[in-house]
Amino acid sequence: MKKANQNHLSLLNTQEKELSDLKDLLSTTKREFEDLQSQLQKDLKNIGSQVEEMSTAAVQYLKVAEETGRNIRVFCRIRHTFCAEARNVIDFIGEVGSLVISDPLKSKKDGRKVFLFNRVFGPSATQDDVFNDTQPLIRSVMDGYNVCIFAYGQTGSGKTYTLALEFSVLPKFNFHISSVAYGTSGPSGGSTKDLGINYLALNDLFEISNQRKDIISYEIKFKCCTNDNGLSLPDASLLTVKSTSDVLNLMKYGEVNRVVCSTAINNRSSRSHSVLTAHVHGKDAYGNILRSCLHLVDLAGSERVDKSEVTGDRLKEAQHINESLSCLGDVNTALAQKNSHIPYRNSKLTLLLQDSLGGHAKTLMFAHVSPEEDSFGETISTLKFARRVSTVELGAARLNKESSEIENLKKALTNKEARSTPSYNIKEPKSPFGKQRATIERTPPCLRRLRIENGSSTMKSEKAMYVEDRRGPKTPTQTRVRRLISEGKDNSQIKLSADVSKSLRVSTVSAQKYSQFQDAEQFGNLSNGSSMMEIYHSKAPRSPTSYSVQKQALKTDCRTKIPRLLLPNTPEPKVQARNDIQNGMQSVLSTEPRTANGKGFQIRKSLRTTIGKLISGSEKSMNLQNTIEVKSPVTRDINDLKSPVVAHAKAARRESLSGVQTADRSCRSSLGGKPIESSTPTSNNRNAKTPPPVHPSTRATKRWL
Ligand SMILES: Nc1ncnc2c1ncn2[C@@H]1O[C@H](COP(=O)(O)OP(=O)(O)OP(=O)(O)O)[C@@H](O)[C@H]1O
Repeated sequence: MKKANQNHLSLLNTQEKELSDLKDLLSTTKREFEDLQSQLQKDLKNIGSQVEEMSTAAVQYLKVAEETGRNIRVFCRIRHTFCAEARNVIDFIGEVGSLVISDPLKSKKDGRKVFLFNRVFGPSATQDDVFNDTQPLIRSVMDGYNVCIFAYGQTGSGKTYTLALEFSVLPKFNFHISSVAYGTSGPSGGSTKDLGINYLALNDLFEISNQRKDIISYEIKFKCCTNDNGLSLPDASLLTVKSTSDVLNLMKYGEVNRVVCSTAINNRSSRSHSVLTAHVHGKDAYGNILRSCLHLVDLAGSERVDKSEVTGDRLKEAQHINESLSCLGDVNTALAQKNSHIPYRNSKLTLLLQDSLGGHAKTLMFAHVSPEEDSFGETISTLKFARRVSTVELGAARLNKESSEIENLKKALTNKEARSTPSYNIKEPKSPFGKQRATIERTPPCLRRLRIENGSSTMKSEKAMYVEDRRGPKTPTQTRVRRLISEGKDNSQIKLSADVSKSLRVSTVSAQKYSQFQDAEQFGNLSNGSSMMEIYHSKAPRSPTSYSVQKQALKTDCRTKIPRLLLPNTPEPKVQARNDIQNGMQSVLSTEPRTANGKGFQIRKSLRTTIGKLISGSEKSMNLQNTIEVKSPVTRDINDLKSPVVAHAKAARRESLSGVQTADRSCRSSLGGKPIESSTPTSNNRNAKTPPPVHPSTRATKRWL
């Protein structure tokens, strides 16, 4: 019994010892754990300060780049998390533009990524904080720089909130994204502190405009989706505005075109890109001019299609959005790699932003990210996209300012251009009839043939025409001379025909050059065709009113092309022509596109003037007798052209020139229109040089233009 007790006691002692050993081990482990923990905290602190150090250096580099105007600036904005329980993947937001994000599926050590931008705004940043850093850019618009601000990020990340122009008070519309839409809305509900960059920027523009009004007078216009290179979208219009509230009123119409709909992520998601463009035009007392524009672009959400869980039309829409954003990515990659070819033309979006992404503009990108764990994939992709954008080197931002001296030089050059055009040599009044002849408008001879020739030649580009002009053997004139010779025409006819053709060609080439000046002078684009009109009219003595009306009317249609203008083939009554001018004025006021009739009239009129003068010159040089009745320029008006007396005289002159009897004087449009009075065409009148006269009884309805 005693022995058994002793054994039991020694076992207890052993266990007690083991227990105390375990206690020691536990306390050692605990100590070690505490040491490790404190070490880890120290390490984390070190990492934080290292990241901060790195980012300070990097941001300094970015600032230098920014000051030299080379890089696209990138601001990152992180919105607050919508779900309190959701894990936040943003680990660290540095003060100087750094951001640490961790992958929720990896360990802290492996899953961390650091990004550096020009600025990072955390969830607590206010709209004013964001605007304070953006304001210098807005101000430089008023100094003559082009500026583009665009917001990128997945749906619901806060793009529209940042750019908010106003609170959403408008109904929601659905649409299919096929083009860039006009308008930017803001957060629903909210207060003035929620108003974003667009609103604050516009306020700033108008404020600066008022502050500087004694020194420089500004005109601010808003345009829907077009740039100076001529990318125009349907229904785009340019309207002058005086205040932010004017813009807001405009937006109410624009908003109709912007569609929002509910997706799995954002219940008020913008399903289109939205572009708001302000055009600024300033002129000081010395005549110096500055022009600039501000693009404010709220891109549609960049999330993967499956993420928004949309179907049907919304799915197509999302695919379109992704396509244009992927084109934007391609452009940025090409720019960052300094490729020789930048694929701007792959989407309307990149075409629209071409000047801002690769030109001499100042560009700012807002990269928007959502902090929630389930948005990690989109967040990383947005941050990578933004990082690539931040490496794009822009050319140094360029000031769009023209001194009055440059303007004067341009005008002088334009005048010189006009003087050097050969068709004006015939204005020199060397014979007693010279002056009168130069001012008389005549029905152009051989116009039907001219029309055909010009129709074909102007189908080519003007550059091609210019090249052709320099290549002797291929000029249309010479081709035509050869054809006339082969048709057995006499020398006088051939020379006259060659003169007319040459004049038309030279005028077209001059117009091309002239239009380059026009491009620099105007917001809208002028086609070469309309420039040609201006060249013609600048040479002819005209009333200033009619000239400006025509000039303005022509500006309104940038699709005008020379071939189309030379082709109108039905005679138009005078009343209609007047209406055209009125329509032109109307269209200038209403900014509606011009109708073809008005342009046809202008072109015919200018052609008539020029070719009429050419005939006078040619006749003069050929010493030909003509029987035309010369009327006083004072009494002359457009009706003279329709006078049967004059028309008969013209026909007689034509016959004397061509030696062709025009027995059948049917009513054919001088520009090649079909006969309007039934008459059998003969082989003779097919070659007629001038249109036959109109019988007085038909004058009211059938006129030569
Ligand atoms: N910084 C912020 N502070 C307060 N609310 C915010 C902030 N950012 C976003 N929100 C809110 O988050 C919601 C989604 O934001 P918003 O509509 O701007 O996203 P979005 O990126 O424009 O989305 P989508 O591409 O679908 O149009 C809105 O209700 C908005 O008010």
